[in-house]
Amino acid sequence: MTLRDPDFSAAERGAMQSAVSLAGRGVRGANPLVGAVVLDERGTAIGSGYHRGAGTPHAEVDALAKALTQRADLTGCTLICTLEPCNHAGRTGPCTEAIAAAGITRVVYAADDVHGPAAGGAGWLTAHGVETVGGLMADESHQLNHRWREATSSRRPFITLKIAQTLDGKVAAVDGSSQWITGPESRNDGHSIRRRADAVLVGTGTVLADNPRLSARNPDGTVTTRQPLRVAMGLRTVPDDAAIRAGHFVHLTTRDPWEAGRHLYDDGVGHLMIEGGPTIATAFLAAGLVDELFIYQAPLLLGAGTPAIQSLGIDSLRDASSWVLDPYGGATITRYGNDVRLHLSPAPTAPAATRASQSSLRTITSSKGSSTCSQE
Ligand SMILES: Nc1nc(O)c(N)c(N[C@@H]2O[C@H](COP(=O)(O)O)[C@@H](O)[C@H]2O)n1
Repeated sequence: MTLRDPDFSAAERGAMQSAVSLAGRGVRGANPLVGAVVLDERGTAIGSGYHRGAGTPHAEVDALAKALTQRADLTGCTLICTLEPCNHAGRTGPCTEAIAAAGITRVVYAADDVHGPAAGGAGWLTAHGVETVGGLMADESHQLNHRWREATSSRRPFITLKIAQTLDGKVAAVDGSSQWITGPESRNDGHSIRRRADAVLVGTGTVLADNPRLSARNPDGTVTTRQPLRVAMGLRTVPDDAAIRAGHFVHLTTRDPWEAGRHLYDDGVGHLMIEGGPTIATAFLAAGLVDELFIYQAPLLLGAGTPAIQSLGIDSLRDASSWVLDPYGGATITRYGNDVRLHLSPAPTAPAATRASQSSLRTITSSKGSSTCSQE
């Protein structure tokens, strides 16, 4: 649908402000942050909601459910939402059909959806008699989801990097010991990210050094029902008895983060969590592919040891990789036991990621056999 610049009522503008701040209460990942508010004929909010992460109800459906507890028929009501209502059955059903079924008369949304399969909701609603206009606070909605939009437009997963380090930025001591730098509270929180990710990735060096399981576990140590795909990336062989093979596992025999991201996205991975080590973390950072960064800072000093990040090819402070504390999609600064977690996003002014080099054709192998990943 072509966006126009219609007049919006004061109630609609106020409700969109609320929807934007509600959106920030969600979590970042495969899906964008989205908020929604239902207004009645007088412009009074009778229901509001937000999206709580992939697989949970979309913001519009959450807000409709609340409004439908107030009255059975929403004819005459307006739905305000920060993203164009989705028009597809993904992990949940189409918002468009839920909106029409509830009787909503008018929809005001902020930004178009850039995810092809889900887009087109505005056109569908208009064709089904629901007055639908977009563009109200589109900039704010874009800012909320600028990395998700970039990832989705590039057909790669939204990427979360987790680093657990000492005060002086080390992830292992000189003798290689690294378990545990952070405490159990931090590690439990790390599992909450694994639980919502579609895949968890480490380098083959980490597989050989630490033999991680990469399973998502509850605080009591039991494994959760939904498990992420476990991914080893790199050219070294993954031993037959490696713990990572215990679940749904894939070995990406490449060192190119873009190639890995594209392959995983095509296999349905919308949210990728990277757990290291330093070579992999550095490769994704250098490629500009980290959308969200969690740093767990333990109150330890090592002086010497393995740095969390290797050279990024930056020689001057003015070229430093710049990050901002993220006030949306989870707490900005949180204490976990004796540790502190920082939640960061790339500074919005950072240059867009560019593909550094074209990679050659490589073979992608998995525990279920091997397949060829063709070059773009
Ligand atoms: N309009 C809208 N509201 C939300 O609350 C959303 N989370 C989305 N997400 C869009 O739908 C896609 C995911 O759909 P499923 O959750 O898998 O059903 C996502 O890629 C966005 O395009 N949209």
